[in-house]
Amino acid sequence: MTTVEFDNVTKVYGDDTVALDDVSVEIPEGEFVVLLGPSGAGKSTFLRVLNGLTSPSAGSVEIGGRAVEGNRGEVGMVFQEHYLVENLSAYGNALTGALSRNGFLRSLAGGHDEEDKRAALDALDTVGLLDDAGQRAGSMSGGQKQRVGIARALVQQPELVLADEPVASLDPKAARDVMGYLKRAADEHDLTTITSLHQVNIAREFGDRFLGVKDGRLVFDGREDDLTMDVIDDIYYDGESDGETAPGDAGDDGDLGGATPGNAFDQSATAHEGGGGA
Ligand SMILES: Nc1ncnc2c1ncn2[C@@H]1O[C@H](COP(=O)(O)OP(=O)(O)OP(=O)(O)O)[C@@H](O)[C@H]1O
Repeated sequence: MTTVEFDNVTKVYGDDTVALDDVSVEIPEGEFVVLLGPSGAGKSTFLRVLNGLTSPSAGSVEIGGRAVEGNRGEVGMVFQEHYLVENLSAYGNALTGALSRNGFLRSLAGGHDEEDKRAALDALDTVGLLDDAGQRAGSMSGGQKQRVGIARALVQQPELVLADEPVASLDPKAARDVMGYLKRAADEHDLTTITSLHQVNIAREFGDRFLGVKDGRLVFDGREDDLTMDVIDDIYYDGESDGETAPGDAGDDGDLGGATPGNAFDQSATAHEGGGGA
């Protein structure tokens, strides 16, 4: 577990693309935080300054009281495109999470010790894939692959897990499953977690806290009860919803992640509407 602190963070790409605009926020240990916001709002950039993939143009970012400088081993990443080695088993992929702890060469030389192997099996157990440990990643479903991606991040023994749209390409049921496992991983391993999500209703099920980002600015910071229709409307539509389907991708099973903000929480009225999850 670790704390995260943004202190007046601004990130400008090139001459004038302001991806983060004077963002200040403190995230205590163990919190499960969901970043919400329209495409281009700055969510990925928020995560990228945390994992050292890019640096702030101004302000400071700290993890556990230390400034972020380059990629840090205690930060585990879960990607939308999971980046698994398709020809390796789920177990083999999970084991690659030890690379950042052991070093690439030792791992290439087959230098995984018992602790790594145990960690890989434990992590697969956490994501419900212990029985499928020997299955080739390439033959797994999208949801299973994403769960292997979570297991791989756990084997890294991180204190902070960052997930960038981890369920964006999954159908609503698989998306919920994967989010459930991400939450379970956070609970079992005492992890601080920050994930971006497009599906508001799935976010509401799993988040402890929600940060709304728009045009690089932090426009909302609150709990589930505070995340009202008006707030969603404001984050995604400037309070001027036109009734078109958004945000995210609505499911066809009653998932309302893609419902209009006006009906986003009225499940009975809008169940089975929407365009079918990706
Ligand atoms: N490497 C880059 N170079 C230049 N501009 C960038 C770069 N990365 C992001 N941007 C711009 O910064 C802004 C914020 O992008 P970012 O990817 O952080 O948003 P996002 O909320 O994650 O969007 P999405 O949900 O579409 O992934 C956008 O205007 C984007 O075009």
